[in-house]
Amino acid sequence: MEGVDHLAHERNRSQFDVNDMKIVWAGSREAFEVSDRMSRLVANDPAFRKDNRVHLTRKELFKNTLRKAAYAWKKIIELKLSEEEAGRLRFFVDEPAYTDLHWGMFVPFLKGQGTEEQLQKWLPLAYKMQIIGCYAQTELGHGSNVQWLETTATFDPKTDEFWWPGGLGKVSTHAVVFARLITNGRDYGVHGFIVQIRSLDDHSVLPGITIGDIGVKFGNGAYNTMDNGVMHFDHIRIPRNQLLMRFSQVTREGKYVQSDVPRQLVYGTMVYVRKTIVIDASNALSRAVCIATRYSAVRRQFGSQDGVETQVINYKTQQSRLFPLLASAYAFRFVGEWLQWLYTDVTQRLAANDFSTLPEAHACTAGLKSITTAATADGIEECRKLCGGHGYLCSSGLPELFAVYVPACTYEGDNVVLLLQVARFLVKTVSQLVSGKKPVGTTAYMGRLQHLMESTCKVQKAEDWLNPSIVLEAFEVRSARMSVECAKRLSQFTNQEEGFHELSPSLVEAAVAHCQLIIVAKFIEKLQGDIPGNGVKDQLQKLCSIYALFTLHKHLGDFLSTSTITPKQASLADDQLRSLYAQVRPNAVALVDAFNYTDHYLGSILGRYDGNVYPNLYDEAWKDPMNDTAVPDGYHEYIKPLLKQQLRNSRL
Ligand SMILES: CCCCCCCC/C=C\C/C=C/C(=O)SCCNC(=O)CCNC(=O)[C@H](O)C(C)(C)COP(=O)(O)OP(=O)(O)OC[C@H]1O[C@@H](n2cnc3c(N)ncnc32)[C@H](O)[C@@H]1OP(=O)(O)O
Ligand SMILES: Cc1cc2nc3c(=O)[nH]c(=O)nc-3n(C[C@H](O)[C@H](O)[C@H](O)COP(=O)(O)OP(=O)(O)OC[C@H]3O[C@@H](n4cnc5c(N)ncnc54)[C@H](O)[C@@H]3O)c2cc1C
Repeated sequence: MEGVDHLAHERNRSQFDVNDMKIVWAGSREAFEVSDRMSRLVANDPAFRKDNRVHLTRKELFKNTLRKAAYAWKKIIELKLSEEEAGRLRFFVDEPAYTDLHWGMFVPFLKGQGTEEQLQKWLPLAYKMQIIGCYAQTELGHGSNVQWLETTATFDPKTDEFWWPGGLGKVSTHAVVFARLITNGRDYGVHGFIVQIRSLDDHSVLPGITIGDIGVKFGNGAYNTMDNGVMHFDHIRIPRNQLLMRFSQVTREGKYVQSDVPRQLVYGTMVYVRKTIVIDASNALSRAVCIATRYSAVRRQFGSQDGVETQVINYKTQQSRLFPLLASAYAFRFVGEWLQWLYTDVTQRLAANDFSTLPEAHACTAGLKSITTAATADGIEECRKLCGGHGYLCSSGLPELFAVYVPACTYEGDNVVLLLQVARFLVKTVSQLVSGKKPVGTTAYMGRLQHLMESTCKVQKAEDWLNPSIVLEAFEVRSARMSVECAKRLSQFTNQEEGFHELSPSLVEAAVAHCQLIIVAKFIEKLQGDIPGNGVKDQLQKLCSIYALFTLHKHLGDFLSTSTITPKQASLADDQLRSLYAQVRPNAVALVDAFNYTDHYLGSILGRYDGNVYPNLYDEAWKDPMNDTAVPDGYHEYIKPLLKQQLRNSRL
């Protein structure tokens, strides 16, 4: 029945104030207010409808995305929205589009790499969208290995194929292009250039440049709203001052001048985007978990008591699959908040030419991007499975969410390649201990190596696993021992690079252990701070324990093989986990209500706020164009002749 809250009984059971949790999830009351207002603005405007996307052809889909993006831009101007409001509005429009790259990469790259003079020229054009930019770094032959990009930019004192860049295929007028800078016959490696690629008069592609869309990508609708492109340069010429020269310059005479800064600063935008991708992981996972939790509370199957079947959310197997994902969504939210702080801090230090925390920032953004996107992609798929057959319908919102999200494991750095960067950082940290260098930041625990190598876990009963200090030490011991073991085996190789490649699978596992420790540590730190709201902190403590103990259970091999814990302690952890599931159970629906997602944004019949699933699932089916006629297209051509032939055969 419309208007009835079929989940009221679930909401009445919660043991905390969901409105207080909404503020904690949003980060602040102000952030909540902006998000709430923008989500409702989008949900209430039919121009932003998205339930028809799966029925559109690729070209219709793309044109529809251009319409929405233009409409959104008009709204932003008309309502004089702030940068924060505009960003949230585009987020709730929920459609990958060229604007993601314009605002998410092109503008940040200009801001990070341009000189004051270059910013004064290009930023006003970009802010007013008088130019539309993309980020052209990946080539057909190279994406991960940036240092081996082949496009060249040769300085001519007298007067190159990109693949994948989002927005490039049909929309962008300009591109940030990565190319090897060659001047006076010497190759100075990869640098960033701003290149106009289309006419601002008629959008025609400029001479010497070939541009196209790279074709249909994974999934219906999904990321096909984005014109990922291919571009080929054939000896085009750009002015010298379109080399972005904040960190390195080429003089009028062609002389290369490198400021005294790490060359990796040219990678700054990737670090920035990896940081935002961690926050976005919590957005995507929380969306899938919201759908699966609400539906698990609605769905009943088997186990009838008094003639009423059991809610599937009451099955321990459903809880053991769903609640760790709920806990992960909150865990990624809080580690994302911390990563935002780390990024801001590094940026401020860079402004003062302090590069001391640059390695930490690179390792943290790379590693956390890798493990949060992997867990989120797997988590969205698990949420689809948690919804049984209906989870496979596009009207569940889950197939498209998965298809849009899963490339996050690849873009902005392949996850394994990034974990190898973390491994390199850890091996370096361990090796520097010998020379007396004190590890700081997220590797500070390595400074207590002697203790961690000799420590024994103090757990004697299940409840001991609720002690944050015991949990934190277990994760520190596991990570330290894995890193030290790798470093020890690596030291047996005469050729370190050869050893690194040989041991890379174990090195990746050590990197994962370190990054999971960071997530656990930041969740615990969050809870040591002030957490306002009735019953909120208690719920978050439960979720923190679930994240930690589920992670421990999933990586039990690490904890046992490093003798961090005993099999008995592992069994006690499982007992505590099941008890925590029972404690979270009455709060599950309220914990996903706290994400404050509109039905429009969820785009899911299964995840409706009112839980009125079946009538709406049935009605949605009839909207499919397949049901426009009882007799399907093709009957007269292919089915009727076959039936008649069979009838004739049977009479012979
Ligand atoms: C609401 C927001 C939603 C999300 C945001 C929008 C998302 C939009 C969706 C899609 C857009 C996608 C865009 C893209 O994919 S853009 C292209 C992304 N490409 C990559 O990420 C390439 C990955 N490869 C690399 O980053 C590098 O090649 C590398 C790090 C793997 C290797 O770099 P290299 O120069 O070869 O360095 P070395 O390995 O030799 O290391 C040398 C040294 O440098 C340090 N280092 C490496 N990178 C960095 C860095 N970024 N910052 C600081 N330091 C770095 C490295 O640690 C070594 O240090 P050392 O050990 O002390 O020597
Ligand atoms: C949806 C989407 C949007 C994108 N948008 C953009 C964009 O806007 N701009 C842009 O420039 N690029 C973009 N990209 C490209 C993206 O950045 C690259 O695909 C990504 O960096 C991975 O690089 P690759 O494709 O070369 O993978 P590869 O590195 O070729 O990966 C292939 C396999 O090789 C493995 N591998 C590679 N190197 C190593 C190593 N050293 N050790 C061990 N294993 C290794 C990887 O782990 C992986 O399993 C986009 C990609 C996608 C999917």
